[in-house]
Amino acid sequence: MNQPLVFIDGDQGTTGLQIHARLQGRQDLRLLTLPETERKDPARRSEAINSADIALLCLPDAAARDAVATVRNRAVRVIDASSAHRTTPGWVYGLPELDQQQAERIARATRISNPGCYPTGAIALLRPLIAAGLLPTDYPLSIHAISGYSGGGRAAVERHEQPGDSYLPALQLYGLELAHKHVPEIQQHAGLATRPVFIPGYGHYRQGIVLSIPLQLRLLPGVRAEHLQACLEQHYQGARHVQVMPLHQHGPAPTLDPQALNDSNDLRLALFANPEHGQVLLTAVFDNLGKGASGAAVQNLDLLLAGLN
Ligand SMILES: NC(=O)C1=CN([C@@H]2O[C@H](COP(=O)(O)OP(=O)(O)OC[C@H]3O[C@@H](n4cnc5c(N)ncnc54)[C@H](OP(=O)(O)O)[C@@H]3O)[C@@H](O)[C@H]2O)C=CC1
Ligand SMILES: CC(=O)N[C@@H](CCC(=O)OP(=O)(O)O)C(=O)O
Repeated sequence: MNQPLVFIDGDQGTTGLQIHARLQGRQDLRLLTLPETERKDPARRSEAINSADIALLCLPDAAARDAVATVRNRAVRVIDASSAHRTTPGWVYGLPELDQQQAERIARATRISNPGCYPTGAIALLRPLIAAGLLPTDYPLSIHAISGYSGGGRAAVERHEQPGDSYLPALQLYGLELAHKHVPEIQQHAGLATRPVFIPGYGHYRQGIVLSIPLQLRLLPGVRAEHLQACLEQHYQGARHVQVMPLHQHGPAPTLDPQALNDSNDLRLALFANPEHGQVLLTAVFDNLGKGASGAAVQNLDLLLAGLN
């Protein structure tokens, strides 16, 4: 198909703007853009969605559900960046590195749910270890992550970037009800039988996530840090957007900068171990707006386009 038509619903939001920027100058597709006066008009949006080959939804969950309900044209393929469909049967989870077949499943799918930013890091670390039997599905996991404030969308960006001197903390933990909307997604796609504890936080910087998951080796009989490392290295061998750093278990460890991969579509996994104490820390660094949202959406779009041509 020559130059498929792509519509970004929500193209003035944090995720939509970044997808737009990433697609600028592409000759292999055409972008359909609604004027400012029409971008929230349900009838015009529905028309645009139904005329597109691929619709990218960069909307709040409720608006994304409404948008999907307006699809009449069965040929339209949808990539939803919201969390509305991440555990919905019939939707393909848009993490191509999930397993050997996932990129192929995405390329053939009509409904793709882009992963959440935090789940991207957690699932990338946990899924291969659980699939290999190195981590039991009922391991009592805690997942901790700090994101730049753009994770909170346009409203959070405006709050953090408003001129003046209103107080904003350098770091704030939230989701302390222990009921964050990303937990079911992490549990399902990581393959966990037991609900993990998930503690997110926002830092007073724009974008970039550092996520960490501690493990106690005494709860994993026969497993050493080297086994976990080898498993991740093998799983991500040849993956273009995932780097597995060398295992660190002796001497002073480097620090992790959540902003290290900003503006890329890359995900960096690193394991830190202390053999004396029998402890391991699984870590992931990535851009919440890159591999955590817009970069991932463009990666999935490219898989669809490759399937169309
Ligand atoms: N920010 C992040 O790090 C990530 C976000 N996501 C998900 O992507 C989705 C978009 O998030 P994000 O870009 O951060 O959010 P933003 O709030 O920055 O953007 C949402 C956009 O949708 C528009 N919008 C809201 N309601 C409607 C509607 N009824 N019809 C048409 N347009 C509408 C908004 O317009 P207006 O501002 O004028 O209301 C805005 O342009 C969310 O579901 C979020 O969970 C996923 C991964 C990471
Ligand atoms: C808006 C929102 O819920 N932001 C999430 C973080 C960003 C993100 O993970 O976005 P998704 O939820 O789409 O994955 C939060 O506040 O925890």
